[in-house]
Amino acid sequence: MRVTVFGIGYVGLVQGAVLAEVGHDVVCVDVVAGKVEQLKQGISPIYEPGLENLVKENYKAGRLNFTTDVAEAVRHGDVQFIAVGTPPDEDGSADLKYVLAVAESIARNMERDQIIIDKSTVPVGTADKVALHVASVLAERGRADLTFDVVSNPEFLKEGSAVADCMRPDRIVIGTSSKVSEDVVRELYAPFNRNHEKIIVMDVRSAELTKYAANCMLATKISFMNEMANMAERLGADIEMVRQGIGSDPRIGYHFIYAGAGYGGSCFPKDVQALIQAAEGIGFDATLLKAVEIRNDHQKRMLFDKISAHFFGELAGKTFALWGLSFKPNTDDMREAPSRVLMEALWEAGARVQAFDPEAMEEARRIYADRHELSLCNTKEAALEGADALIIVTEWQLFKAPDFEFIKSQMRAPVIFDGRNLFDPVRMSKKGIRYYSIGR
Ligand SMILES: NC(=O)C1=CN([C@@H]2O[C@H](COP(=O)(O)OP(=O)(O)OC[C@H]3O[C@@H](n4cnc5c(N)ncnc54)[C@H](O)[C@@H]3O)[C@@H](O)[C@H]2O)C=CC1
Ligand SMILES: O=C(O)[C@H]1O[C@H](OP(=O)(O)OP(=O)(O)OC[C@H]2O[C@@H](n3ccc(=O)[nH]c3=O)[C@H](O)[C@@H]2O)[C@H](O)[C@@H](O)[C@@H]1O
Repeated sequence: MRVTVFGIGYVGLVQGAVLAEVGHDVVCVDVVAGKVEQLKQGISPIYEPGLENLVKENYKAGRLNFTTDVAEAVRHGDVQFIAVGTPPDEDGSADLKYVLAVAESIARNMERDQIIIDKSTVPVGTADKVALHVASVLAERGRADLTFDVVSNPEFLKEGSAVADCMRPDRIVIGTSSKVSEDVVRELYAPFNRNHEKIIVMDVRSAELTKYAANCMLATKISFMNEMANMAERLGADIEMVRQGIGSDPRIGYHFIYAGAGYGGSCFPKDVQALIQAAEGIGFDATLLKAVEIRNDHQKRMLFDKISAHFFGELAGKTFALWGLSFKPNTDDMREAPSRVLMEALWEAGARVQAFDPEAMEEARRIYADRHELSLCNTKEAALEGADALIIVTEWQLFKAPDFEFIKSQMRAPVIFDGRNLFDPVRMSKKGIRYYSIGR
């Protein structure tokens, strides 16, 4: 099938590459010419395991192409994917300007009937808005004879395993009431639906809400565990034991119940906020979601509070080694990362940070180009030199079995603040390391 994807980001690029990999003929279009140029040279603008090779090979094979030429892109596709950002507006609601800009581009350039597939995370009712917009532009062009359908097809990939998630999705949600569109989208995804039935067809609004419900449920699990962690600390219990104790109940499960330094990333914070705002718009008070968000904001401050308490509030002039900048392992993404809240609080208190991350160094350099209180170190070992304490915010594999004697030899004092509960507190104490973690 001939596929056009608007938006060359985590979702658009990965989905485009994966669709090309199974044989579709894909054109990805973006407004940023630099991304298109980079991709044509075989360089991925984002870090995702397996992505660069997939892109290179499919580009070479001629199944995957990149352009900024909107007219050419629209002409190419039998289906048009919208995979652009939906960042929070000032009040936290989802800003639809990029989605509507794509709708405009499609409507201005389409010359035959089209199926528009929305993959961006959008509030309930957006497909209707897109349809209205497209219809009005077509009428203005005197092309009301062209027909189109807007299908909701939310994406559930996780950063850091985006390629694998798209190659082997656990479900494919198709929101449409048109049998014709359903059949086309089913055909598009048939290669991913061979092992067992993964396609769930529903009405558009339910599909739009399914995406928010999924992310908000996951964020709720995390905030719940972080709440338990706070209580565990004050009650003399260990959240890691509690986690295992409850995870063994199949109704609860082991996934997504790790207490930590708070959830970050481009989606949970924004989607929880957007659903709270959407609820407000219909006169409903989403009290549970508000609590989820408040818990997370507190959680992101928790490591700083522990550090501050340890040093009796005297952080000015101190140097901290920081391992992990990305919001989770296996990505270079620092959007809403707990590391940012922590570093900014440390700088505010007059401290310096020596940081290392396996993939997010360039991103940190870009975001904090003017922060002289941040040194970006080439190795995790270099970050330790002369530090008053080590802080771990992201659970990269590389950080899980360090040489503790070396750590002790490099720092002014053997203190570790661990936002991801990587080590055993008893073992740390035996090694003579003052060890702070979450909920223990
Ligand atoms: N990042 C993730 O893990 C996931 C994101 N989502 C959702 O997917 C959507 C996209 O997210 P990301 O891929 O992370 O965003 P992103 O910010 O990485 O990429 C969006 C791309 O769209 C481009 N763009 C903006 N306006 C455009 C236009 N008019 N025409 C063509 N391209 C345009 C931007 O230049 C950018 O390259 C969001 O709604 C997000 O909530 C859903 C599931 C997972
Ligand atoms: O809509 C989206 O963008 C995506 O959002 C999340 O994916 P992602 O944000 O990439 O990463 P997650 O693995 O969900 O982690 C999010 C945050 O939660 C934190 N987390 C995760 C799990 C856990 O047990 N505890 C915990 O604190 C992570 O450290 C991270 O900061 C969802 O998992 C995806 O299904 C969804 O498609």
